[in-house]
Amino acid sequence: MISVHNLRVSYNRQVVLDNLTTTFEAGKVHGIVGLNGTGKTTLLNTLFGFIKPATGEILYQGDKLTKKNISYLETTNFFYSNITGQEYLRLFCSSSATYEVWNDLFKLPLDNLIEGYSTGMKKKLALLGVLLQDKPVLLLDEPFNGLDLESIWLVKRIIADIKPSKTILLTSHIFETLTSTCDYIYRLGNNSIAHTYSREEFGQLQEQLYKELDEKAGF
Ligand SMILES: Nc1ncnc2c1ncn2[C@@H]1O[C@H](COP(=O)(O)OP(=O)(O)OP(=O)(O)O)[C@@H](O)[C@H]1O
Repeated sequence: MISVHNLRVSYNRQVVLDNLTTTFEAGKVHGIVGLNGTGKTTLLNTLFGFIKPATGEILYQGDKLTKKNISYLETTNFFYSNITGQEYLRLFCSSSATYEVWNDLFKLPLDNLIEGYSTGMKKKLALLGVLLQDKPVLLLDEPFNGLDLESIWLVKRIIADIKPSKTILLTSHIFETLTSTCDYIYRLGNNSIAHTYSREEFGQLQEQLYKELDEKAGF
């Protein structure tokens, strides 16, 4: 379990997260939802350790959460363009047998240079790298972004398959991908987690979100 206590994160004078306290149970998938700029990526960056919070404590199974327990799929993936997919994956795993098993599903042209990959192919390659690290905590920032229908289905299946041995946090702007993969959805708002929704409450969350958007737009 990941426990977050009294987290406060700001950029210069802009407070993005404040007094954020929550827990993320192991063996579950936790979705973070919120409008643009509410702090989803900031939260993941802080959990990973890219950002040092002004206050707060982040524990994993009672000890400080550190990078060695986490693999992080960032929204934007960075690759050296002049290496092949295979060379990239070797950074995470020396045995080609292991990534070939995964790639039977992803079907990436691993012998080709990454610079020739499409956006969705790059996303899948980054995801393969994350899976190969085999860490207990996965932070997935918009893992479905740029994927085609078949790949979205595949990533959902993989998440469902690995989740018993992981603690998975993910963000997505596609509401259906959250409701179909997550056990809990955390709504970010007012610099903190405004509410946590369990599966039975996902319908209620969707209604609330659409109602608020209607009101905001004056419909
Ligand atoms: N490096 C940075 N320096 C200054 N401000 C930043 C930085 N990164 C993010 N912010 C600001 O912090 C706030 C939260 O940004 P963040 O990227 O965490 O939001 P988000 O919920 O992930 O957004 P999106 O849905 O657009 O991905 C925004 O107001 C953003 O402008």
